Amino acid sequence: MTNTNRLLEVEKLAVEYPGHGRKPAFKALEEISFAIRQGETLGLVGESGSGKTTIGRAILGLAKPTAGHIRFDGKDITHASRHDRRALSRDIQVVFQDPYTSLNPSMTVEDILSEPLTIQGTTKKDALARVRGLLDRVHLPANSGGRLPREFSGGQRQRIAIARAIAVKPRLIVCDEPVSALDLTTQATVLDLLVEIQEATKVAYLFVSHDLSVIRHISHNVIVLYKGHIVEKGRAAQVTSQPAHPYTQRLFMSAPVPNPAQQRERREARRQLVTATAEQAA
Ligand SMILES: Nc1ncnc2c1ncn2[C@@H]1O[C@H](COP(=O)(O)OP(=O)(O)OP(=O)(O)O)[C@@H](O)[C@H]1O
Repeated sequence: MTNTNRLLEVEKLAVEYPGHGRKPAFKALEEISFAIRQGETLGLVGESGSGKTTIGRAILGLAKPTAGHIRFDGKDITHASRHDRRALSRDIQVVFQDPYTSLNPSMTVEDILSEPLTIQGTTKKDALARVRGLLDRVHLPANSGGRLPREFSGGQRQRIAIARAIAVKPRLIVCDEPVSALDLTTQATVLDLLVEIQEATKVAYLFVSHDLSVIRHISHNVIVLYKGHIVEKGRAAQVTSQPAHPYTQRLFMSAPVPNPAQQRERREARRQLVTATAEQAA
């Protein structure tokens, strides 16, 4: 049954990357189920290789599901055609990790920001007329339009990428490690911008990160992935303060914290957990 409250529903999703030559096929995701509501952020956390990016790619139609369903606004988009995908890009957008490679270096900012609009059928003139508003929305100077990406810092480039993503007023943005290439201060300002945009537009985010402090800061709900499976999910405050699964506990305890006393406490708790796990296994 479709719950209309749910903007995105993922049900028992599996993705297998095909093998080639001697390389066998690889099951990157199995039995992945979750939902995101309008205006909500779902944080996706897990160590490198756990399958976070693959979930985002499947939703964007860039990785082919081998089982399960993906529904957007009640419509099954699991195997959407290229034509349907074009229409879907009005509703689902993406912000990638690396602001140095995700923007076309030879395009001016105004061309970058007007492109998603012209793809959706807006005239170039009307699209260009929207650029100033978008720059304002992401707090970039009004005269940025004629400049090239290389003239901007990493944080500013990520603001350009965010402006490009919100140009078509999407309802969901897949944010794949959008702040991990930025320094800590810049990370905070970009996260604040994403929250501000969400409050104003009710856009939903699927927010991929390996950084727990970032996930804690931005998410309403959290999913913890381990080797292609969900090992824990729940409200962000609950999962991040009282993780139930041993993997989540280990993951959270190995995350660096700025406070040395807390770091010592974590190290001791980690040591006790490792000892307890070894005793259980013995
Ligand atoms: N095109 C591909 N072909 C084969 N295997 C792939 C492909 N893309 C990803 N994988 C494998 O699938 C698994 C999940 O990859 P994915 O990029 O989704 O993980 P991740 O959690 O996002 O990792 P990271 O945090 O390092 O980006 C990894 O073991 C990866 O090596």
